[in-house]
Formats: sequence, structure tokens, C-alpha cells
Amino acid sequence: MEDSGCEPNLMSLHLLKPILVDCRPLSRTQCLLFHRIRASSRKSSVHVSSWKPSDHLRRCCSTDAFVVASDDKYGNKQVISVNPRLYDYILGNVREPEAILRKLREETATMRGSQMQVSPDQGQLLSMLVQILGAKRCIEVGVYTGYSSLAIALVLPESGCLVACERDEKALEVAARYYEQAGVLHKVHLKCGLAKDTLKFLLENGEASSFDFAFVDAEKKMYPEYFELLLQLVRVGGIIVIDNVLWHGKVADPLVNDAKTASIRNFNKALMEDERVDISMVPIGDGMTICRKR
Ligand SMILES: C[S@@+](CC[C@H](N)C(=O)[O-])C[C@H]1O[C@@H](n2cnc3c(N)ncnc32)[C@H](O)[C@@H]1O
Repeated sequence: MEDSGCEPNLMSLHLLKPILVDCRPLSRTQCLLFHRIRASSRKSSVHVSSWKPSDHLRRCCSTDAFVVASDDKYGNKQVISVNPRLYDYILGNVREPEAILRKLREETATMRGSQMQVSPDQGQLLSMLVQILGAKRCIEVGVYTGYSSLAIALVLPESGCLVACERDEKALEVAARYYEQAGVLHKVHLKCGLAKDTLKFLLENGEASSFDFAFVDAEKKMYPEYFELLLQLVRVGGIIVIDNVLWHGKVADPLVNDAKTASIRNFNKALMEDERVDISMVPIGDGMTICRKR
């Protein structure tokens, strides 16, 4: 068997699969094994583009979907988790219609922090939401090199605008180059600086309730503040999408209590109880919650 960082984890998960599919309570030893596998799989994060399973693994994991729940508690609905092979399939079914998006994704992949950009399936969902809403005025908090903002700008009408908030000047230079190449620079209002200041400025400028759509993908501890400001900026019926709400799965792990995980967990709980919005948490990428202002 080839020595690949991810194989032992997948192999071990495969061994645990019959136990988990049955949804029988795990013994203490099985629980410990499960937590150990999860912890080590976090360390050896699997990058789909570079993931090459050996023939042995192909045979072992020939069932793509890993059923994590199918008992009464879930209405006997079979719920699956995504493994690299299935994710490959999902990506194979993503339309990334504009060659420019792929080009930006590939250039960014060579840069520091490239894991921060949204995945193509997330980009497609954002574009879809903007189109369904018929959005004309959008805000993005956390642009980086511009993948998600480009996906949004490309589907905005010619008269539409996207206020793009980012504090990293160098990353914004890359984004601006791609907006220009894609012919959407005129739609994007670049705001280099702290996002909170930009959002406050928009409110002071009388732009409350004037935006249709917002996407939040920046400093996690600031999520509650971004959300409060955006809720004032977005109109009734408008949408705010929040990224990284599953935080690599850590939010659901009682053994993880670091500050970032705790803040996202608290934010998710607050959203759950927030009657000003309808919500839908979607397990795509690192998890996105779609909020619709009531
Ligand atoms: C996860 S990345 C955004 C990825 C982007 N949505 C994409 O698809 O490529 C987060 C970005 O937020 C920026 N950021 C973090 N805190 C910020 C703040 N307080 N104000 C403005 N930008 C911030 C970081 O510089 C970083 O580029």
C-alpha cells in the first residue's frame, strides 16, 4: 500500500463504518478510536486536487457515501458525509462557467492563505442566490484575492454594485486585476480597511436597508458585530450568508473549546434564536448559514 497521509484515517473510518451505519451506541474504546481518527484527519487535511487514492484504497472505499445517520432520530433519513471521492464527483458537477474564475482559483492556489478562498461549489451557490434574489446591491466582508466576490460580480446586472471590504491591500490588488480582466471592475467598489469601519460608514451615509445581499467571510470573532451591522444594511427579504459556520467540524466536538470555535458556536446559537431572520445552515465547504431578513 502506498504511504499517503490520509489513507490510514479513511481506512480506519472504513473499519468503523459498519458500527456507525447501524447507529448502535459506541463502546468507550470505539469512541476513543473515533476521536483519535478525527483528530489525526484534521492534521492531515486532504486536498482534493492532490488526493490520489491507491488501488487498495479504491477497493476498500468503493462505497462513496459514508452514512453517518439513519435512525429514528433523523426520521430514518440516510444522511451522508462527503469523502474525497464524493467531493471529487460534486466538483465534477460544478459549472465554473467563466474561465476567469478558474484562472483566479489556480493563481490563488499558489499563494499563502489559499485555503481561505471559497470552493467552486460555494462560489456557484453564492452566484445562484444572487440571481434568485435579483440582487443589485451586494456587500462582501472578506475578499482575499476575490474568488467569491468575482463569482458574485459576474452575475450582477451592469448597473449592480458590490461593496468589497478587505484590509489586505496586496490581496485586493490580485482581486482588482481579475475584476478588470473579467470586465466587472465598474461594478465593484473596493474598500480597503477594516470591514467594521466600512459598514459603519455605509450606515452613516444613509444606506440602511439598501442592500439585497451580503456575504461574510472574515474575522470569525467579529461575526456578531458584522451581522448586526449587515442586518441594518440589508433590506427586508434580503440575504446574509455567513461562511465557516461548521469550522472544520469543531463546533460539534465537545472536546474542542478554543476561542475561535467557541465564538462560532455561540454565534450559531444566537442565530438559531434570532427571530429577525429565517435561517438555513448548509453543509457546503466549511459550512454556510443563509439568513433571510424578516
Ligand atoms: C477567508 S478570507 C476571504 C476569502 C474570500 N471570500 C474568497 O473566496 O477568496 C478572509 C479575508 O478577510 C480579511 N479580513 C480579516 N479581517 C478583516 C477585517 N477586520 N476587515 C477587513 N478584512 C478582513 C482577511 O485579510 C482575508 O483576506
